[in-house]
Amino acid sequence: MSKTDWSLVEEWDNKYILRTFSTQDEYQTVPIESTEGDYLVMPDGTRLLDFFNQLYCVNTGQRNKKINDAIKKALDRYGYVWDTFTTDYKAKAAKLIMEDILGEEDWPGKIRFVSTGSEANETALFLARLYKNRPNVITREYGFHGWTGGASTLTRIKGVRSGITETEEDTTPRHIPGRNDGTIAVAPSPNCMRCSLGHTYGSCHDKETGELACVTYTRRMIENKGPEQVAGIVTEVTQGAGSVKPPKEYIPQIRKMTKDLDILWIVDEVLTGFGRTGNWFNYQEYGVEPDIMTMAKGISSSTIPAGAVIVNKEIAEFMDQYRWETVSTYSGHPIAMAAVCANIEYMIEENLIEKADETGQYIGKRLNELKEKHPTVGLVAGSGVLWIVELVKDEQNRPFIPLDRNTSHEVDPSSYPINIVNAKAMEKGVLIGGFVPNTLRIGCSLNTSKEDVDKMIDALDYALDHLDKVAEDMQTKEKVVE
Ligand SMILES: Cc1ncc(COP(=O)(O)O)c(/C=N/[C@H](C)c2ccccc2)c1O
Repeated sequence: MSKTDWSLVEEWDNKYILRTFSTQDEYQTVPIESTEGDYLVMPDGTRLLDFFNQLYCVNTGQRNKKINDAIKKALDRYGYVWDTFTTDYKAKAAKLIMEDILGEEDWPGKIRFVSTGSEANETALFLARLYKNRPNVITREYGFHGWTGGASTLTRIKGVRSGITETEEDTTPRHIPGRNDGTIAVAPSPNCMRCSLGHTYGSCHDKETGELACVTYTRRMIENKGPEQVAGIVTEVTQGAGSVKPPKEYIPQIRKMTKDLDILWIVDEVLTGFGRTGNWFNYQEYGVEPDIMTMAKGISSSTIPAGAVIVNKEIAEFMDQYRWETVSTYSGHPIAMAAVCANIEYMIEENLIEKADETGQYIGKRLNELKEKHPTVGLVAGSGVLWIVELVKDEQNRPFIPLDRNTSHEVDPSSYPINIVNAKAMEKGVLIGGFVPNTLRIGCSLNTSKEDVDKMIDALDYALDHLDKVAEDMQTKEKVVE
């Protein structure tokens, strides 16, 4: 094979590709020549240990042999047929999800395959509004549900709404004009450490019902709009990009609220699904069942794009009566379905869900050791191979970047603590970071080794030593100003 001319690759990349999250001038090329397990390999042979797991989506590790072999075998038989045709791969993928994974639960009715998480959430929005024949949908602060038309109206992290921001500080971001048609309402996030309602966990429960203040606020919002006007509420169980793990009673209380008000609970498991949090799906940690569930990412470990929506039995029976006039070119693509089948079979054969849970116990133990050592670690929370580390600048747990999850690049991103940590960890060949300025979002494949967890911890320890000094300097400067 001819040796790749990476200088030419870099020239073409810089000349023709529209950038994300940086201006063209800011863009720093990070060439990746190949990938393996939890590592990215650069053209010069540098191996980067990826504790983003890309976008928390390579659940069975890079270039999983079982999945790759299955794709090659499928290519001997298929190019492509569209969703109206039946293939063994699509039928088997449905069976594996509906029976082998969810067979002990009573709620699942039917499944529709799509290609991405955004498309899964677009589809869920259609189905909820069609089934309830109501226009309004509730989302939450800091939710991330995709970047396409409808899904992006559900996405409420300020800095990830596909808008554009200038490099000068304190400039106003330009969000996409005319995107919100008024049918979306935003409920509080269960972010106890930075409660938008000003409460403190432990003293925010209703004295009679025990309901959390954020759940009661959400309930009142829906009552005020009229539940008969609301199709449902879309939630991640643990907010992925928004980096919020809720208190244990939040999800069960949200589920009770949806039943009280007769609205649908649409759970977005795009990022948390397929073992990421130590269960097949994150909602299972709370002993509740959704009406609609969306998934993508880990469904194929991102080897080939795939997603899906599962509706409960009542919605499935309703939809079976009608000709549902939707079509998407790649839904149920046979090669993607072959990857989904191999991915799920590998997870079952290797007991990866249990392994992710065990790995999560170890990651949590190691991260809490760092919390004891470093004053800039204000909170560690997570399960499986999805963890958050809240970075704080003082003993009052104040954030380095005051706007926190409502930051949209108002200040130079290089001053974000996540980027300070990222730069220092990179010196040790480890990729760690996040997507909201004060919170590390740590993830890896379900079959990560203990040695690689230790390598990540060592790099994070090294980076936090530096961040501790940054915080000390900030406090010294603040004292001088006072
Ligand atoms: C809960 C959830 N739902 C839907 C989507 C949309 O899926 P897609 O991209 O259309 O396949 C995503 C995507 N995550 C993005 C890429 C992300 C993840 C971590 C940090 C920042 C961004 C998601 O996390």
